[in-house]
Amino acid sequence: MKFTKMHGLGNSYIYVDVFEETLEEHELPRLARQVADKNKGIGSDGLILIGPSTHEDVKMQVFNADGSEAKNCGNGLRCTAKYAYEHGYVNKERFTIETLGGTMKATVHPDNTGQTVSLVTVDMGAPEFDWGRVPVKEQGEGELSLEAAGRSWQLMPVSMGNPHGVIFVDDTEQAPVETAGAELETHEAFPEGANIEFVHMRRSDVMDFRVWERGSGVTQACGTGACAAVAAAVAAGKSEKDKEVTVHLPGGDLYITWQSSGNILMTGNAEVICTGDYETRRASI
Ligand SMILES: N[C@@H](CCC[C@H](N)C(=O)O)C(=O)O
Repeated sequence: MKFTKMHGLGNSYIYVDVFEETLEEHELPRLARQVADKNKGIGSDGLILIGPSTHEDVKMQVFNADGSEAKNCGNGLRCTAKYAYEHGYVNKERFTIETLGGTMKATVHPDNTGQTVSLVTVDMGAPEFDWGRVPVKEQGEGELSLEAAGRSWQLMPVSMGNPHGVIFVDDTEQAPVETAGAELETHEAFPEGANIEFVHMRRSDVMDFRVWERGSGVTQACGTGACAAVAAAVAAGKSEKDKEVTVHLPGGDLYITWQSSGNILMTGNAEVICTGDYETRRASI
């Protein structure tokens, strides 16, 4: 199986071009676990397939490191857009990407040669705060109080096509991402689990951010999580619509604006790490 390892701000996935490669659907969770394993596989936060869509320009299918399928991935969308453009699967700079969480609109910003792309903007659609849409077990909207790691946390549930719980803290460096993040991911309040973001507003346009991702644990960055965090900051009166927020993630910066028209724009990098061949007939992990 030919693959390309790419990252957006250090959130890395093994990308397989299913315009070219044929993979069995039922094998995908196991394959994701295998390639993500840093000792026995390639090492990544998961697996992403880039392929044809019946109704959009290209399709992205995302699997977390534990083999669970995800509905959306912001960093994956930027890498998918770069790949689709550079490989000629699209011949325009603005195009649509089908995900399980809905259609996203990508704009690539090619370099002077017009051949390569390292910066991509994605229209991520509108955030949803209705707990039923996240989903949260109870009905409602607004903050949710949950117990984890021996204390109580105020979370703002947000859907960006996938589920998030955003927590405002005084200092992200001190936040117990590995303990509280892991417990909250699988809290019974989230029937499908959730990505848990710990964020601190330095100013209304600058945010610090750390994440525990559903199915992958601590990662260097989460694009949908950063969008959810900016949406939560606006909803909480800590920022404003139409203001570009610089989100400092462990892997680098994202630039995010919740437009008054409703949708969130996210701009950030997309980089190739390496390409290679992977032997798929390996012992199960
Ligand atoms: N890293 C991603 C999100 C990947 C999926 C997530 N773990 C989930 O299960 O919803 C991003 O950049 O958004």
